[in-house]
Amino acid sequence: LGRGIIVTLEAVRFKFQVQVGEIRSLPGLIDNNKGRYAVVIFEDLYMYLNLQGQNRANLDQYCRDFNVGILYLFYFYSKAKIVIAKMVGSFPLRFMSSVRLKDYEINATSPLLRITRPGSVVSTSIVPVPSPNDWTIFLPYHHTYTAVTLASRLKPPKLRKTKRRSNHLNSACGLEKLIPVLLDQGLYDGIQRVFFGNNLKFWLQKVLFLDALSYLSYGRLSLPLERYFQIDIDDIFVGVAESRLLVNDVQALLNFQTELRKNVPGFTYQLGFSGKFIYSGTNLESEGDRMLLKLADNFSWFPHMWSHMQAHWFSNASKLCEYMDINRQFALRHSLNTSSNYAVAPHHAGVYPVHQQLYHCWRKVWNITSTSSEEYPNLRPDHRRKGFIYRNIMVIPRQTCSLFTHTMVLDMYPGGKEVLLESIDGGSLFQSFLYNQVNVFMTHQSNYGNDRLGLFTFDRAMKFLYKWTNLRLVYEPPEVLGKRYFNLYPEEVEPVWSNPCLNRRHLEIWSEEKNCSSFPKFVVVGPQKTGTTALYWFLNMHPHVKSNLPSPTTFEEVQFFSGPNYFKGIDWYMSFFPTPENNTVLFEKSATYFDQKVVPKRLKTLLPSKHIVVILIDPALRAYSWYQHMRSHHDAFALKYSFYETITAHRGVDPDGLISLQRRCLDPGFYANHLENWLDFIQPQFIIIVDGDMLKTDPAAAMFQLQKSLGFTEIYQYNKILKFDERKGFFCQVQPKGKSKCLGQSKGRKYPEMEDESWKYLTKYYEEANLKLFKLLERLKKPIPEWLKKKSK
Ligand SMILES: Nc1ncnc2c1ncn2[C@@H]1O[C@H](COP(=O)(O)OS(=O)(=O)O)[C@@H](OP(=O)(O)O)[C@H]1O
Repeated sequence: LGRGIIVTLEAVRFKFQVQVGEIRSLPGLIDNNKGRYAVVIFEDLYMYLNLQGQNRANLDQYCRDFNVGILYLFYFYSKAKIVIAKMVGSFPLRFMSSVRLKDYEINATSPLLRITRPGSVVSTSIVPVPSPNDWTIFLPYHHTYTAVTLASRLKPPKLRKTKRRSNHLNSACGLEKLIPVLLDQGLYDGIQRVFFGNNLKFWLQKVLFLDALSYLSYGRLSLPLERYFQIDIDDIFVGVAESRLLVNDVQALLNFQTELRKNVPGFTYQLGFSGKFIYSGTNLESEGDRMLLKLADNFSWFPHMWSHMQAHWFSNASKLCEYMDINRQFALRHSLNTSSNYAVAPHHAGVYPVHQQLYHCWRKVWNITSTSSEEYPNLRPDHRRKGFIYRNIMVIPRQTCSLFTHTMVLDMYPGGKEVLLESIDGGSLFQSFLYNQVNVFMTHQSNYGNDRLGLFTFDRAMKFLYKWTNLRLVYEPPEVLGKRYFNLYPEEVEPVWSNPCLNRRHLEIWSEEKNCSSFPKFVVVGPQKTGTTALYWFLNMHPHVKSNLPSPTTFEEVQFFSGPNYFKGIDWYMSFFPTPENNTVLFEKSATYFDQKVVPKRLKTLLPSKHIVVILIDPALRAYSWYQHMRSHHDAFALKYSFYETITAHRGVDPDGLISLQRRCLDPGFYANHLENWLDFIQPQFIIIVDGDMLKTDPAAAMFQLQKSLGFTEIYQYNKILKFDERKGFFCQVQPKGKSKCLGQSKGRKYPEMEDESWKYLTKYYEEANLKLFKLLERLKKPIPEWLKKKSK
């Protein structure tokens, strides 16, 4: 049951928290005097009834104080199929299990109904749920309860011969209608509740579930009733002879559009064209093509590629643009209306995983502003498809409507025509409309010839939708629809890049030029001023380890996951990594990653199961090093104010520039807090801690440990190439003739020691944070840096 609930909540994008198993303690219900939850759902009524100690009283009180309702699913499975009737705790309510139902209907007077419209009786002899015997029905004894749905019993149940139960049943049998979904309006104990006597598999339960969430949350969890949609007909001229549109089919398409506009003003089909294939069917089909061109103004047209080629086959952008332009010339010749600035890539190739050249040419040749794809972040599960914006082109998720290029004839529908009908009558197509406020449906040319399944499907789907729901279908042109989508879901504007090498479909539509082995195997994430450059340099001395190539702006750091570079995409990121030779381990280092909240999620999504390396030095010394770094970069505040003045400055009193300097000195030093953020995404075994003091004073030992932690089989001996340089005051690389090569002036700067008052202040300031770090590393069974051990004594 839990899975059904989660899938539905994910599909409608309501935020939720799940607690699994026996509930020993409740999660924190209140945050800053505000209730954290709008509705509480129990996947099993007994979980609520069996809450231990004060838990139930506390939950009930929370529900009363914050106007929060409770929703229960109740799926009482009895193997013996023997009816059990019981009281529901101390409520004036009984339930009866293992009931077989027929003639399921909505109670038209229920105050719960919002999306649900009391269509008619679901009159199949057995209500179409996977286990029709397992319905639970409710028998209320108080006016707080009203029926949301009603049904009749299919056949009398087997009775157990205990006197008490048969008494219960006798009274239940006296009822004319049974109640499988029940609303408690809160008149009994001040809490509103909805009881579902089965799971969410039956489509009507799904609609009611959304209404229950809206009702119980006092409207806080409500989807609007408008459903915006677009229907694309891909490949309008593509298709083998004998399967394409004839003149009558084109006329039928236009007629259907005209009919649809009565309910959905302005509705216009989007026709996707690859000009090369026009007139490539039979003579009669060519007449169909001519008819399409004649009626072209009635439709909106969008480009595929000229000959349906896939964008990722082109690494050369100008070739790709040239090729696109042929299709544009075709559109100009035939005066096709392409003003929607919308395009679809054949097989979604190049849209995701992003192929920069495609986006470039789309903008340049067609001025495309929106597209759609079913590949982001993955094709499955389809309810988790999302959108993103890349190079100002809106990519919005696309839904299938159970029609594909080869589904042309109803009787030959794969698995039988019932499969298609079920998807329309409450199945996946219906649920797309139900859950998604914006739908872009994909159909194909062949669905509009032959049996015209495209027309049949949407005609039936809309009738079903209008019969059972109060949803209103609305049409908007693609660009407007795209903007609406990202207004509804602004959190999706920024993409999160996943690794194409981990998804077979993505790998197939990824440019052959890219190479899965070019991703780094580990990343040094910082924090800044802990010796990250020295570590980067040392690692590059290893014969089998190679870093990213330098960046013209940020030198040895790529700074991909932490800043605006992320939006340049993974092609850009990968351009920093050469294809490695055998045995070579690639790595990246960007010291800015450690304390940026967004980085762990992004890094984990692109580089799952890769190690991250964190260097830790005393946070007071790190703060002082940063301050000195800013002085040498002529930061006006660092030059004007002493270190002590900087770290003790007060927000609201001192200048903003000083406060900002203070934050950059102090914030990264809360190591444990930042590590906790990493641990939300990266498993502890993938986090390697390097003692920054050891890296400075005994780098060969630090490098030995690091190589072990990274699982290197061949350990490189750094004592052969690193030597302490008296002049520099740090370890440097041994060069021929007794010389040594050190890091430049900006690493290992000469500056006075920290004054006592700052030292004392920071020791106190970081005392708790250091203790937290100590405990965290201990819990994670990580080596504890010597400096931290000393501090924690
Ligand atoms: N071998 C060697 N050579 C030079 N410097 C070394 C070395 N090992 C560690 N360190 C320490 O590295 C500090 C600079 O840290 P980062 O490279 O992480 O700084 S940055 O964030 O990239 O700016 C730098 O900080 P400052 O001493 O404040 O300059 C050094 O203390």
